[in-house]
Amino acid sequence: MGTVGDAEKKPTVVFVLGGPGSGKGTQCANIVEHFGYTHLSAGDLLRAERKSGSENGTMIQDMINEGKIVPSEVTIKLLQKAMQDSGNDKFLIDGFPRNEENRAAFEAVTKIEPAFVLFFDCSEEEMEKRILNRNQGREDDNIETIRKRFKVFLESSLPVVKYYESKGKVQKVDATKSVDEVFEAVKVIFTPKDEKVKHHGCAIL
Ligand SMILES: Nc1ncnc2c1ncn2[C@@H]1O[C@H](COP(=O)(O)OP(=O)(O)O)[C@@H](O)[C@H]1O
Ligand SMILES: Nc1ccn([C@@H]2O[C@H](COP(=O)(O)OP(=O)(O)O)[C@@H](O)[C@H]2O)c(=O)n1
Ligand SMILES: [Mg+2]
Repeated sequence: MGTVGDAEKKPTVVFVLGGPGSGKGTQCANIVEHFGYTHLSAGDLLRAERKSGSENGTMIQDMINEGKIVPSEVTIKLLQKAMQDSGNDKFLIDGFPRNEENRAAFEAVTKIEPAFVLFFDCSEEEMEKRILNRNQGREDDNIETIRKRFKVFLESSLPVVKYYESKGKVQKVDATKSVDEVFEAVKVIFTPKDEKVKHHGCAIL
């Protein structure tokens, strides 16, 4: 791949994190439309793998219904395949890494460091309301499983956000606002700096 002297370029990866129902999928769809990324939702890939009748199907279903995190090996394989199949080199990886094992394994296997982490900060009360109104027929969108997912988020996923915070890589957005307001904040993060200057017409020379 690539021409002589053109070291193989690693893809750009943005991890999109936030609690269940914080609006990750919704905002990723907006980002894809405006910024040319490919959206890969780890949860969607796992649900598709389960439906495909894979040998891991039952395990995946059991984990999802308990709000537990599927072993990294399975999820990373699905992500790698989706990245290869996409033909793109810019990815929003939504809902991954969800724990330290996800994070360390992805880095070890792919050697990819995220460009940054987009973190949707939302209250539990708001997330619960949104999930209960989601109506996507998801078996894990019931109050009992939602509570388990919140617990896993606090105990296992937030430490990953903290890890990236310590590396100065987290872009936090207030996700309790409306879809449009959240996207306004997201747009600022994805718009290249020189274009921001152009739009505001206030370059400091
Ligand atoms: N900012 C928002 N305000 C109100 N509802 C929202 C907002 N963002 C998303 N939703 C709705 O909340 C539910 C969960 O959003 P989703 O994007 O699936 O979140 P996640 O992928 O983080 O679980 C969906 O029904 C979605 O339409
Ligand atoms: N990295 C991941 C992402 C999701 N999952 C599983 O998939 C479920 C649903 O994830 P999701 O990202 O679609 O859920 P939301 O945050 O969108 O509500 C999680 O509760 C986990 O059981 C996982 O095991 N590992
Ligand atoms: Mg989602």
